[in-house]
Amino acid sequence: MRDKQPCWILRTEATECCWKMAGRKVLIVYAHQEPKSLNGALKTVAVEELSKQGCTVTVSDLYAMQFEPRATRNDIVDCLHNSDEFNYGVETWEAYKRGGLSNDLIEEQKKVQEADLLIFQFPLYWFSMPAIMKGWMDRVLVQGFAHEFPNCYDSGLLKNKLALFSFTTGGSKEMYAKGGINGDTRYLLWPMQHGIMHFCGVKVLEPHICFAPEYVSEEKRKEMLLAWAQRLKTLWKEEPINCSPEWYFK
Ligand SMILES: Cc1cc2nc3c(=O)[nH]c(=O)nc-3n(C[C@H](O)[C@H](O)[C@H](O)COP(=O)(O)OP(=O)(O)OC[C@H]3O[C@@H](n4cnc5c(N)ncnc54)[C@H](O)[C@@H]3O)c2cc1C
Ligand SMILES: [Zn+2]
Repeated sequence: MRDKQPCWILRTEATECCWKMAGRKVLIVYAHQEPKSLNGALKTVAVEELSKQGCTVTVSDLYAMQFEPRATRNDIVDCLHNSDEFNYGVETWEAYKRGGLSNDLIEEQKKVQEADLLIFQFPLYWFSMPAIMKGWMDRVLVQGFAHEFPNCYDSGLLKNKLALFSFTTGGSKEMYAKGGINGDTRYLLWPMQHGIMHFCGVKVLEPHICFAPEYVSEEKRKEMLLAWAQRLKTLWKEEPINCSPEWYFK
């Protein structure tokens, strides 16, 4: 009789898990100038591991694309709503509704719209993301597309998507401990995870941080890459964090 059972009953837990992952779409927004960097290696590991699972992976390689980080009136390709007094938020909102945004923004918005998971891969710059990635946030997450009051936070327009911030630091883990000189990494995640992603309705997975890759051995760096690949294997089973002020500041 056992032979007659549908094949899915015979799946091992591992294959069943892969099966659930297959078909998921992932957008990696990646900001590093050098493909040979550790960030470059972390990005490649993610592309390889997620593709192996059957996910469709798209990478926005911001420096390679020469992505424009500045929020200017060039982002509106047709007539302005109010040309007497330029208001970037209002103009991009209006342009989004009538299809008047510049092509690079429309392309990125399409990638976001299709993705189940957004991974942001970058080196920490001044307790934040590099300017080119901040520019991506400023320009792509337009009102009307990503949020539209009162549709923000849990009812943000990008709900049902996940985000994960994966970054490297110059400072050590000890420096980023709660009592350490840099303070807890959760303090610097507040604007990125809560102020941007959660505001747009996106649920946030635990961040992935590689501390001080420049100051550790080659072997330790290999372990960092392996740990990232390992985490990605079971990523779809993870629960989002409770992205509230308490998570960051308690
Ligand atoms: C403007 C600016 C602001 C900054 N602000 C901060 C800040 O606020 N806080 C902070 O903590 N840091 C800060 N930094 C430091 C920065 O975060 C680190 O320099 C960066 O995170 C290191 O990551 P990377 O990918 O650039 O490292 P890399 O230097 O590229 O990588 C480290 C080493 O890994 C090697 N490597 C690459 N691939 C592999 C592989 N497959 N296997 C093994 N080894 C490999 C590389 O060859 C390299 O030797 C700042 C830096 C800048 C430029
Ligand atoms: Zn939040």
